[in-house]
Amino acid sequence: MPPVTPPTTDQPVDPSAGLAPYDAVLLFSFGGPNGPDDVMPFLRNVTAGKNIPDERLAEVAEHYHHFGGRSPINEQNLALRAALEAELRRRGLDLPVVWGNRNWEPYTRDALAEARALGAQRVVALVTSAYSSYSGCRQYRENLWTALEEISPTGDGEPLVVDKVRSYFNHPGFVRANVDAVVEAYAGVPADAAWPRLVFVTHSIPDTMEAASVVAGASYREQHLDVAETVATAAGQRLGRPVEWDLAYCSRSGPPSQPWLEPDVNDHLTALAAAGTTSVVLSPIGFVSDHMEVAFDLDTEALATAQELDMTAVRADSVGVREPFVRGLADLLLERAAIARADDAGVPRPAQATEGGLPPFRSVCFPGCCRMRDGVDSGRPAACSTDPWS
Ligand SMILES: CC1=C(CCC(=O)O)c2cc3nc(cc4[nH]c(cc5[nH]c(cc1n2)c(C)c5CCC(=O)O)c(CCC(=O)O)c4C)C(CCC(=O)O)=C3C
Ligand SMILES: [Fe+2]
Repeated sequence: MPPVTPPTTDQPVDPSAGLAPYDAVLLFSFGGPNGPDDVMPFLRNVTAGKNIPDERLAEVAEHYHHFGGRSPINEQNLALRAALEAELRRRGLDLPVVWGNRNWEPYTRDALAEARALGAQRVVALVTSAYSSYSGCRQYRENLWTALEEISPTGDGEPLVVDKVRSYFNHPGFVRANVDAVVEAYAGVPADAAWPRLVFVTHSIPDTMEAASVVAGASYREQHLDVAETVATAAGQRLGRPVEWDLAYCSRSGPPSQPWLEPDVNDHLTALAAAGTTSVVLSPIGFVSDHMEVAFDLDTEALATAQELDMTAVRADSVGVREPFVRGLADLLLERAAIARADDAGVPRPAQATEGGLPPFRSVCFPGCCRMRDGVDSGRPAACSTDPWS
C-alpha cells in the first residue's frame, strides 16, 4: 500500500523556534582511510557481505595508494562540521555537531556515544549523501540501528533517539551551490574552446538497486535527472547562453555480469568526441565533496580520457563547504526539528522548500523504503523508519 502523505500547512518553518527537540546533530558519512595501513581494513568494512570481485578491490586499493593511502573525505567532513557549527552559532543555535562514519573511524557508535556523553537524548542526523537509494539512505539507517544497539544503555538509562533529515538533492541550498560551481567552471574554460557541453556525473549503482529506489517517489536516476535539469537551466540563464547536458556515471564495481547504471563517464566522453564535441564541463552532482571518487574517477581517469580525446575538460567543484550548501543544511535541520515538533504535537507539518519538478522526499522512511533489491528485505533492521503516515 502506498504511504499516505502527512498533512502539511503552507506555512514556512519558523526559524525562531530553534532545533528543539534535538540536543545534538550527527554528521553521518561514509568514512575513508587516513593512511596506507587503513586501506585494506577500510575496503573490507565497505564490502562486507557484498559480491565485489577481488580484482576490483585490488584496483580500488591502488586508487587510494595513488594518493598516499589517504582519502580526502575525512578532512572534508571535518571542514563541513566546522562550517555547519559556525552557521548554527551565527543563528544562535549552540548544539554540538558530532561526526561519525559507517566504514571508518570515527565510527557511528563513537559519535553517538560522544553525543550521549554530552547529555544528548534526541539527535538529528545529516547524511553526506544527497540522494535516496539503498546506498544513500537505508544502508546508513541500517548502520545507525546497529550503532544504537551497540551503545544501548543497560539498566535505567534512556535509549538515544535519532531522526534523519530528508534526502536533500532538491533542496534549494544544494541546487544553488551546484549552479554556482557550474557557472564558475564555465568561466574557467579557455576562451578559444567551444561552448562546453555539461556532463553531470554521479556514482553508478546496480540496476536492481535503481529499480528498488523508485518506491521513495522517484528513482535514484530520476532524482539526478531532476537536479541536472534544474542546475543546467539555471546555469544557462546565468551564463546568458543555454547549456546542453547529459548524465553519466562513475565508480562502477560488482561482477561484470551484473548490470549497473550507464553510460560510464569515460565511455560517454568517447561517444561525445565521436559525435564532434570538443569541450565539456564535468559536474559531480552525485557527491557532496571532492573525495576519492571525484579525485580518482573524475580528476585522474575522466580528465585523462578527455585529454586522449583532445577535448577541453574542466571539472566543476562539488558543493563542499560552499555557503549556499551550508546555509541549506542549517535550514534543513530547522525544518526537520519543526517536523518533529509537529508530529509530536499531532499538528500539520510546515511547508518544505524544494527546487525542480519533484516533491520533498520523506523525513521519516516507511517500511520497505530504499531496499537493496525490490521486494527483498536485507533482514537487517533500520533506524529512522516507520512514518506514522505510512
Ligand atoms: C550511491 C553511492 C555513493 C554516493 C552516496 C554517498 O556518498 O554515500 C557512494 C559513495 C562513496 N563510495 C565510496 C567508496 C566506495 N564505494 C564502494 C562500493 C559501492 N558504492 C556504491 C554506491 C555509492 N557509493 C555501491 C552500490 C557500491 C558497491 C558495494 C556496496 O553496495 O556497498 C567501495 C568498494 C569498492 C568498489 O567497488 O568501489 C568503496 C571503496 C566513498 C568514499 C570515498 C573516499 O574514500 O573518499 C563514498 C563517499
Ligand atoms: Fe561507493
